Amino acid sequence: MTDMLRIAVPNKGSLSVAASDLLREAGYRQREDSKRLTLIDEENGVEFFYLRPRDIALYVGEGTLDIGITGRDLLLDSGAKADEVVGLGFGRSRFHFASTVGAFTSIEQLRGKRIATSYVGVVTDYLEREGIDASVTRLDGAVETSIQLGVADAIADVVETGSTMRQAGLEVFGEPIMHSEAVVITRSGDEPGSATSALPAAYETFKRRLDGVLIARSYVMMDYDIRAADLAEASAMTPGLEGPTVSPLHREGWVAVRAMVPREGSQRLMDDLYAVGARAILLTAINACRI
Ligand SMILES: Nc1ncnc2c1ncn2[C@@H]1O[C@H](COP(=O)(O)OP(=O)(O)OP(=O)(O)O)[C@@H](O)[C@H]1O
Ligand SMILES: O=P(O)(O)OC[C@H]1O[C@H](OP(=O)(O)OP(=O)(O)O)[C@H](O)[C@@H]1O
Ligand SMILES: [Mg+2]
Repeated sequence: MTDMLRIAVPNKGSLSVAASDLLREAGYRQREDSKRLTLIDEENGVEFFYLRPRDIALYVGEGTLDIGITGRDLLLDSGAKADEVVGLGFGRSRFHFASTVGAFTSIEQLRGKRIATSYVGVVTDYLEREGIDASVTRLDGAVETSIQLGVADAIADVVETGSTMRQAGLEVFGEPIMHSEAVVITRSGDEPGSATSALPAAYETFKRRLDGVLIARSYVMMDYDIRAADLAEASAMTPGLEGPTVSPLHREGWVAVRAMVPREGSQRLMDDLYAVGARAILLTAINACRI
């Protein structure tokens, strides 16, 4: 039991369902009941702790838990001694200053103003870097309403589609303060896989499984037939991870090619392959992999 890998997972909020789905896809047991706070996956040597995403970096930074899934913005805001290991591609958002439509055009105008946010750490660091002196107030959520209520002149908050801001009659200004997504974190200074690492052995398997799921989600398998004379041109478009597999075809002068390609842009790639002479072009999903 002592060598169980202890993983923190968001118990609610935007990241919670997607985090559990990812873990399930990687072959781990996940809770069925959203009120459950811990779960042991004996077979895989992992214990899951369902915690507030905002608290997760603290547990990992203190070394109480081995790894965690949280938002990059929450990690930076916490100031905890934890580092991002890998981005997970969900919970994507931008973090922005905003105010009443037309009120601000640049962050320079924030000097001496009151800013409300749930991310005091991120905002204070940013203002300091930019050399802007302003007062920052912490609110727990629904910060969009604070301007209307006279508590703040501007806010800094998470924006995904932008509809919450629009509905509140606000608009963003300045460059995004940061881009966020769900990330895996470990304690700073721990070099996973090294002899000095405090992480249980199950971490290596966890990381490989996770990488497998992330690749299976972002890549597809491309197969096509092509004249040997056109192989160089086509295979340059489908280099694969370690070079494409090229097999002989029963048809004289033709070969079959197989390579993993990024899911994004794969339809366009099929058009381009067709244009250079590829035929019988097939695209199939990858369900799981170990690279
Ligand atoms: N609309 C959204 N789209 C994508 N990511 C979001 C969104 N809202 C919050 N996040 C991300 O979720 C994390 C915040 O976790 P939190 O538990 O506060 O989520 P939440 O959705 O705000 O939950 P709550 O229901 O408690 O308000 C941050 O990393 C943030 O960037
Ligand atoms: O750009 P959008 O797609 O509208 O999404 C962004 C909104 O989503 C989150 O709010 P949430 O619903 O979690 O409420 P909260 O402010 O209480 O956290 C976030 O804090 C923004 O308000
Ligand atoms: Mg929220």
